[in-house]
This record gives sequence, structure tokens and C-alpha cells, in this order.
Amino acid sequence: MGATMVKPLVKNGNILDALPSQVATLHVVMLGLDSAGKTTALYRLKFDQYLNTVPTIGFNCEKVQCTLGKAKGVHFLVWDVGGQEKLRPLWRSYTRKNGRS
Ligand SMILES: Nc1nc2c(ncn2[C@@H]2O[C@H](COP(=O)(O)OP(=O)(O)OP(=O)(O)O)[C@@H](O)[C@H]2O)c(=O)[nH]1
Ligand SMILES: [Mg+2]
Repeated sequence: MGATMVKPLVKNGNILDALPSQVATLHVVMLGLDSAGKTTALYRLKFDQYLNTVPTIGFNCEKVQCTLGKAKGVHFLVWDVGGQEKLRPLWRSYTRKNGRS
């Protein structure tokens, strides 16, 4: 049985360094249970502050520009999807075009 070589996605522990240099906008979907902290993390990324949040009904979408490292200038379109149980059936509609589902 031969071993398979898998090229690591993350180099030097930094996922940003693994991004292609010529990329316009990367879409990121945040999924997780309610009150996991998704919106808090998104606002921290976008506004560099910890802001009070309310439970997300539907989704929030924010454009975030990377300002450091090799990924400087790359734009992320971050989709922060509500995690309440009644909203979870909608999660698949945010992931079906990723080629893995
Ligand atoms: N202690 C602690 N509290 C956190 C952290 N991140 C978020 N919170 C708190 O957890 C609560 C829920 O955070 P949200 O960011 O609204 O959670 P969410 O994942 O967006 O929840 P839904 O929108 O319902 O899916 C808020 O009161 C936050 O202040 C954390 O890292 N530590
Ligand atoms: Mg939220």
C-alpha cells in the first residue's frame, strides 16, 4: 500500500499565505450553532471592535479587505448565516455551489 502525498493548504500555519496571489474576491460562509460567536467574529474582523449583537435572522454579509501579509488587498465577502435551529435547513443554500456538496 503506497502513501499518498497531500499538499498542505496551510503553509507556516498561516492560511492567508496559502491563498492565490491573483484573486479578486473570496466568498466565505460562516456556519455554526446559535450564539457560537459568528457575528461577533465578523464585526471584529470588519470594524476591529467587539460589538453587541442580536441573533441573526437570515444572514449578514460584509466585505472585508485583508490588510496584512501576502493576502494584502484580497477582498473577502463574508456570509454570516443565522444558526438558530429553525434557520439550519437554509444552510445548504449557502454551500451548494462549493463543488463539494
Ligand atoms: N465569552 C464570550 N462570549 C462571546 C464570544 N463571542 C461571542 N460571544 C457572545 O455570545 C453571544 C452570541 O454571539 P453572536 O456573535 O451573536 O453569535 P452568533 O453565532 O452570531 O449567533 P446567531 O446569530 O444566533 O447564529 C453574544 O452575547 C456575544 O457577546 C467569545 O469569544 N467569548
Ligand atoms: Mg449572528
